[in-house]
Amino acid sequence: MTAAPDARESIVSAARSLFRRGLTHGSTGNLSVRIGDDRVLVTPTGSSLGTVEAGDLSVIDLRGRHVEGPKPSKEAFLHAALLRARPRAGAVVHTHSTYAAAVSCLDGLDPRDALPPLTAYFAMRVGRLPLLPYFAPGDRGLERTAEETARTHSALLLSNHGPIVAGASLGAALDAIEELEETAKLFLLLRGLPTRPLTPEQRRALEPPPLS
Ligand SMILES: O=C(CO)COP(=O)(O)O
Ligand SMILES: [Zn+2]
Repeated sequence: MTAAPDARESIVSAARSLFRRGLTHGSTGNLSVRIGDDRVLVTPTGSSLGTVEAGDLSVIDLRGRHVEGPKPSKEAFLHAALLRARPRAGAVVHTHSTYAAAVSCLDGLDPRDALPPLTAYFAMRVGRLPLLPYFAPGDRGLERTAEETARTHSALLLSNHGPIVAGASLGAALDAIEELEETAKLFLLLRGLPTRPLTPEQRRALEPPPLS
């Protein structure tokens, strides 16, 4: 398929950037970009984001059904769920980035607010981060909860797995997932130390509107 060449190139360059900086490893992580009313370009299953090529990408519809190209990511249904829930979102990024994945394994997190607003950029780019229950990768049992939660949150943390983030553009989704990863790192660095997160007022003043 030759449609959406720019979207193909932007997925490949984002994939390379994530892989090069160690934000994805092995064949983990997947990316998608909305390319039409009911069409989404997504990375294929089992691919390394370090080597996936523009011609290797899959096309799905907004129900997560395979339309064209190689077999899509097993998380394509989740990408579609976030894009359905957030009509203004143009892209979704999922990683198993180390610090966010580590936080996703911690006991005792608040499932409605898994990371505190340690910095202004976390409040601005991520907002509130809900923790979704554990499901095996590719298990569609997560679809309904993910779609419902994504109506009011652009970033979700999957228990014992990693983050998935929707953004207005692929650049915005990357920006947010990188901010999430850095905040997870700060959170783990600061564990056990007296910490002063943003106040509720400081947080509210920075948080993005729910459907942005
Ligand atoms: O991150 C992954 C599973 O959660 C990778 O799966 P895919 O290779 O099917 O995209
Ligand atoms: Zn995954």
